[in-house]
Amino acid sequence: MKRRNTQRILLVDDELDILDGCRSCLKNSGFGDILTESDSRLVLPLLEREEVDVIVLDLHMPNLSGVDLLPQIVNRYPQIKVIVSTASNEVETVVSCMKGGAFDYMVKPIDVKRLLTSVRKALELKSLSSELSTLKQYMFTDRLDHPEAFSSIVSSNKAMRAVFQYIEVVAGTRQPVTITGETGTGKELAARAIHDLSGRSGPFVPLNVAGLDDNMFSDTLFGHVKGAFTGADVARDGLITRASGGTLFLDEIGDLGEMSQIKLLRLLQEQEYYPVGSDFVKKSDARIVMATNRDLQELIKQGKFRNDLYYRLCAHRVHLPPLRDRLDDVPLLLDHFLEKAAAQLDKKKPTPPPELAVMLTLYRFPGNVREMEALVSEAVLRHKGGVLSMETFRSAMGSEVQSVPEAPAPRTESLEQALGAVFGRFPTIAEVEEQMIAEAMRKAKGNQGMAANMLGVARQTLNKRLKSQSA
Ligand SMILES: Nc1ncnc2c1ncn2[C@@H]1O[C@H](COP(=O)(O)OP(=O)(O)OP(=O)(O)O)[C@@H](O)[C@H]1O
Repeated sequence: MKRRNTQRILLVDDELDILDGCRSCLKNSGFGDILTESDSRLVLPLLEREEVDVIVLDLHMPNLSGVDLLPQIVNRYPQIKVIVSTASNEVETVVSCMKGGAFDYMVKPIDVKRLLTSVRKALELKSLSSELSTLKQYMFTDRLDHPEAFSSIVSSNKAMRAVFQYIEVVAGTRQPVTITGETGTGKELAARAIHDLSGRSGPFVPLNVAGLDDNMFSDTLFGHVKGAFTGADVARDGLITRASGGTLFLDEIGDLGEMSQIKLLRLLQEQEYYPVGSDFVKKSDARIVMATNRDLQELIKQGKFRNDLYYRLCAHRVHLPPLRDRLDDVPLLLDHFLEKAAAQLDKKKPTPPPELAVMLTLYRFPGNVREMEALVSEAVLRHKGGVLSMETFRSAMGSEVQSVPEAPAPRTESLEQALGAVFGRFPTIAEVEEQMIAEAMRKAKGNQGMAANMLGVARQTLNKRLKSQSA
């Protein structure tokens, strides 16, 4: 059986006008993949051929009733969520269906809102349980099914690999995804990977909402009708229309104002929006991915972010660790950016000095990968030939690199105690020097150039001391 990227609904009813009505309602609300079957005897053969996530099953049908079909579906396909539809006076039948494994029930004539809510809930639950079982498999195998989707994200870090695995699991669902992480950690790259893996044929449409007031936000995202405001001479579609069948990426959502947050919540919950100046609600089938580098819980405490919106965003959350927490990526990224900058500047890829990678691991990188890319590209721009100069890196991070290993200065009265704790008594200058050299070499992972930098002595001086110590 073929695996699909979208979730599929099967409607089973012997009354064709009910099938058509329900299908139109669901289609208009953004559910794209719907099968219908009016002959209940063909349902089990259909389920052998096709993968289905939710079934809306009429209980009264000729030949094979829904009451008889339900246990067969539940036994053979326990992963499928079945919603039964029934006439109003059948409380006992409903109770026995629910006990027999039905997910929900609806009373005929079918209420559109009830149908949409129940199908939406069933699909959410179905996707959560599939995610859980896929995640369990990933936990034991450490595999990626589509490594090519992450080719633009250079990393060999374990935590990042877990992020990639999680993205593979959630990319195919309809639910929104929220990506958090400091600036420059690669959130937009992750959003693009989610889109590429989603199997959606529409485009990836990014929008940075920082600095947009509510009017700008609504107009850019939802568009406007003719005459909505002075200057609106013609109707204009918003980005949400452009993202139809694809992915809308909203960056910096922590900066959204109160009114815009309410509109975003409606879009996430109901897939509905109003173009500016219109009283007619529109539906969207765009998948929504959002990102922020701000601490949303802190914003909630300050009354700047809605609690209900936050909980809606939490369903699928991807967190990208800062570069300083994945230092094993530094040499890979250095090599990648040297190659990229050299190609962009039409230069030969420079050879970095061996101590550069170590020096980079001692820096905090507040701007994360973006900052590292900028530094490398600046260094390659200035590069004249031979070994890459460390100058660009030193001037950008020099003082901070040296401050990294510094411990807070002990208060004078405790200095003696601290020295006593390390040496067992008051040490000689030579003993302190030997200890400091050993500590600097440890922090610089054995790199003499870097250790000399920390100790504030020339490399040759350090080298001489090390030799005399070992002599
Ligand atoms: N792992 C990575 N491999 C290669 N390039 C990366 C990686 N992570 C980030 N970059 C590059 O760093 C830059 C910033 O990435 P991106 O825009 O995705 O970050 P961001 O987290 O969305 O930043 P912000 O919060 O400021 O919007 C881009 O040029 C991107 O290509």
